[in-house]
Amino acid sequence: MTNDPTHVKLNRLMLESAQIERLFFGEVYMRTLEWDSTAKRLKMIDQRVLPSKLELISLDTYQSVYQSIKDMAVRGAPAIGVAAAFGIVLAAQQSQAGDVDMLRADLNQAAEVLGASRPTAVNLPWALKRMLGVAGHTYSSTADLRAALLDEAQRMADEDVALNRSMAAYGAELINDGDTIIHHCNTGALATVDWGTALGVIRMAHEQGKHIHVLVDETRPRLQGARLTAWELSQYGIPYDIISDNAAGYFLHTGQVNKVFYGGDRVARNGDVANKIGSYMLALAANANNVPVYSVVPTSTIDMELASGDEIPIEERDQDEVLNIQFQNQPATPKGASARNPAFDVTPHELISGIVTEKGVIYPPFEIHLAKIMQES
Ligand SMILES: CSC[C@@H](O)[C@@H](O)C(=O)COP(=O)(O)O
Repeated sequence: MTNDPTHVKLNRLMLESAQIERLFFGEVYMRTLEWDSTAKRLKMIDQRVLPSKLELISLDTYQSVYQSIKDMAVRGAPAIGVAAAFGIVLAAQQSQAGDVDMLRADLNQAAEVLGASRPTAVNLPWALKRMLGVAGHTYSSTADLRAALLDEAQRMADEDVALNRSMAAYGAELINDGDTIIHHCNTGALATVDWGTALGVIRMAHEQGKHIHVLVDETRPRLQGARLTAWELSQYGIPYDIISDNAAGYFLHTGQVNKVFYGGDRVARNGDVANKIGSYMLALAANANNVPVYSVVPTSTIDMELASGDEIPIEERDQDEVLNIQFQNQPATPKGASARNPAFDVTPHELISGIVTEKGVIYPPFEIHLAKIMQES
C-alpha cells in the first residue's frame, strides 16, 4: 500500500439537475456521507462547491478519504470522524494482506495517514482509535475482520445521527419562541452524518413551532456560514440573515440577539472549547452584553486527556484561503501580500454558559460536571 496520499484524484459523480434538486432533504434522501454497498465505495457530498452546485464524490481508497478531509470536501468534526472510519474500511479493502496480522499492520499505517489530515477535531483520532480497537479483536479470517470494520463504521454513522437528535432535543429547551440566535460556521447536517449539532438544535426548535430568526455569521475565510448554513436554513424554511463576522458585536450590543449557538471541535476537560476561528471573539462580545453562549457537541468531541484549551492543536491552513478574495471583480489584496490563517480558536470556559451533549446540558463548573458525564457509560 502506498503511503503517499497527496495528489489523489477524487472521482466525481456528476448528477443531472433534476436529481440534484431531489437529492438532499428532498424526496430522495441522502446523508452527508454514505457507504455504497454495491460499488463498495464511500459517497459524500462535495462541500467545496455548495451552494452553487450539489455534487457527490465517490471514494475508493483511504488516500482519497485523506484528501477529501484535508481539502474540506467533507468537514465538521463528527463528519470528519465518520469519514475516517470509512477510510479504514477502504484501507482494509485495498490491502493485499494474506493474514489478519498483516492486515492489521496495513490498517495501522492507514490510520496514521488519515489521522494527519486535520489536527484540531478530536473526533478524528477518536474514530480511528475505535476502528483500530475493533481490528484488535480475534478473527479467524481477513474477511471476518473486513466485515467487522464495515459494521463498526456503519454503527458510528448511525450513532452520530441518533446522538445529534438527542442533543437537539436537550438544546431546543434552551430556545424560546421569538429568539434571535447568532450561529457561527456550519454545524448542520453537512457537518455531521445527518441532522447537525448546534444547527440541529435550531432545526429542532423550529420543528417544535418556535419562531426563530438566525443571524448567520458568514465565517471567513471559507464561508461555511454564508455558503452552507444559509443553504441548509433555506432548505428547512428557517428565517435568517447572513451577517459579516465583524457585525456580530453590533447586533449583540444593540440588544438584537438572545443567544449564541456554535459547535465545537475539541473540548478540554475544564470546558474550554476549540471551534471555528472567530468563535472566541463572538463569545467575548456576547459575554460583554450578557447574552448566553452555548456550544453543542457529542461526547466524542470532549477530550478528557487535555487539561485546558492551551493544549489543543490549532490547525493553520494555507494563506491563499484568506488572500484569494475579490472586490468589484478584482483581486482584493495586493500581489505578494501574506496572511495568517488559523482555522480554529479556543473559547475559555468562563465565556461558555452551557455545553449541550447527547447526555444533557452541562453547566459550570465544567471540570466537575464533564468528568461526571464522561464516567457514565
Ligand atoms: C458539528 S460542527 C462542530 C465544528 O466542527 C464546527 O463548528 C467547525 O468548526 C467546523 O470547522 P471546519 O473547518 O469547517 O471543519
